[in-house]
Amino acid sequence: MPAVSFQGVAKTYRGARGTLRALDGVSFDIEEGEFFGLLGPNGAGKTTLISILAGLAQATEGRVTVMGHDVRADYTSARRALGIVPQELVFDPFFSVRESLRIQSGYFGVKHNDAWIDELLAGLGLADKANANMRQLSGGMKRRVLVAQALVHKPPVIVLDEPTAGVDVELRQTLWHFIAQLNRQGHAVLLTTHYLEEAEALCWRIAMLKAGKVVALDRTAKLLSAAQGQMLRFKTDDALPPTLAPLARVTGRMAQIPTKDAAGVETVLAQLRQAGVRVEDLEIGRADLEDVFLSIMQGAAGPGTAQEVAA
Ligand SMILES: Nc1ncnc2c1ncn2[C@@H]1O[C@H](COP(=O)(O)OP(=O)(O)OP(=O)(O)O)[C@@H](O)[C@H]1O
Repeated sequence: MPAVSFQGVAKTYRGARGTLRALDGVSFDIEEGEFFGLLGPNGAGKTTLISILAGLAQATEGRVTVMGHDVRADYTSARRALGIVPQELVFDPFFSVRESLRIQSGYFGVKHNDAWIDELLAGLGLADKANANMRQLSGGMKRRVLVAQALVHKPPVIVLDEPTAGVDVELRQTLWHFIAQLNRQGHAVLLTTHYLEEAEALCWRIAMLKAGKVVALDRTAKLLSAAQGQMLRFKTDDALPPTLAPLARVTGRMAQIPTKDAAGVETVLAQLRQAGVRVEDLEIGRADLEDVFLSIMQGAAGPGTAQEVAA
């Protein structure tokens, strides 16, 4: 039985200016104990899919199950199998950290779980804040409490919706260390993130959404192996020649150009030289998940096919 199953999920929003198909026939399973990444640009439909999973929104078509429980027909059992860490910082200012975790446990009908609450507090670096009032905590500490709240009932499936947006390095490390430990103990994890290096480091499999459709779904290693090329990175103040400009990813002075192999690297360098482009801090590196992601999102040939410079 998969931990989570999305079967032909579609969602249409109807508004004053017509209808928007935010999800269009999304189907995939997350296996028990799997660490799964859901990636996609802004507006791809990730939050909509997670809202449907959480029972906060209804699919227009299709079916979603959590540990075999239909999220609509069997909402309570499905919700109980999920630990959802929300994006926003929502908290009750009147309680201490420990109280808020006890109250949250009560919502799930869980009693006598103080040992687990202590484990959560220790694992998330909150042990010395157990009796602090929620409103006294910094934003990062509140976020840790939200993670703990999502896990009070030891759910088999943990959903993290952009958990590290605006979070400092220390909290990221604490969070990933703890989540990885839970994953080793058998909890499935569904992660959405815009930090592709996190997805590359943590996820076994990755689905990429674009405009409501799954455009890639594979083992992370397999997706990465599709990006066999070399990536040329350099800084320049000059405009790139028309032969290279459409292939380049430019961020300020930094340009990155994918190439197929060493001969491709030489071709690019020759074209830069010919065009009189002055290059600084040149590096040649392996293509990474970001390159795979961008080439898929730009609609390059097939999933995982990096754009190449003609040699
Ligand atoms: N309640 C709503 N009513 C109408 N349209 C909506 C609603 N919620 C989302 N949308 C639209 O559905 C599409 C998918 O949005 P969604 O928030 O799921 O994307 P996302 O992948 O989570 O994006 P982000 O990375 O920015 O969080 C977008 O075009 C969005 O504008």
